[in-house]
Amino acid sequence: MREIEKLEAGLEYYFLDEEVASRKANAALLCQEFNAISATEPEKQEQKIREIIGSAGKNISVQQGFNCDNGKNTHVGNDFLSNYNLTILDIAPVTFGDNVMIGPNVDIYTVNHPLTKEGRREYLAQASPVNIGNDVWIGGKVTVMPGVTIGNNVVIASGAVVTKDIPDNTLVGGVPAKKIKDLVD
Ligand SMILES: CC(=O)SCCNC(=O)CCNC(=O)[C@H](O)C(C)(C)COP(=O)(O)OP(=O)(O)OC[C@H]1O[C@@H](n2cnc3c(N)ncnc32)[C@H](O)[C@@H]1OP(=O)(O)O
Repeated sequence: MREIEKLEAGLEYYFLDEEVASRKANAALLCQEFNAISATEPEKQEQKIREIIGSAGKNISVQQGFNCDNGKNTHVGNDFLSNYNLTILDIAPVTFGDNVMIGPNVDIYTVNHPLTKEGRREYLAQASPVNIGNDVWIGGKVTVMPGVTIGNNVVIASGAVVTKDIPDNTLVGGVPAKKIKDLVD
């Protein structure tokens, strides 16, 4: 099995493998191009972000300082708005529903490294998808961990680290993120 096949199957893979690294380098290059577009050219920005990510609905706006590991693994619905400096480590798929708003400096990770020093010295990694529902507002400086599913009508308070699934109609916050209150559907 090639390393990229292991990656796609959710198995441990060697992340310095040439094929794996070149996918990341290609995404980094496209993000660099996106981030260099003049702020006076929003149409060019939208065209570029649509070229980078796997799929997008209508009415999307991504502010600059966007970075990802693949791009084609990121899927956004209709009415998607993200503020400055969104990082999506989309080694595995990251899916957003409709009506999602993201504050500045948000990180969404799909990748972990081993907890053993031997595994890290071998440059191993393993990726799990992140799923985000409809009508979700992610506050600034939130970090979402690999494998997490966020439901519909969810607000994540600024600064939270989301380590577990979040059910529908919930406001969560803190490190690790815990329920603050229920939200009205
Ligand atoms: C596209 C864009 O998003 S750009 C805008 C970026 N803006 C942001 O990121 C702001 C995000 N907003 C927040 O985090 C706000 O604090 C909100 C939305 C969570 C506040 O929601 P409210 O329902 O008004 O919460 P309220 O202020 O009444 O606080 C409720 C409880 O949550 C706590 N809380 C509020 N914010 C946070 C937070 N960021 N982290 C942890 N706990 C929090 C409060 O201390 C309070 O706790 P208590 O009941 O023990 O006193």
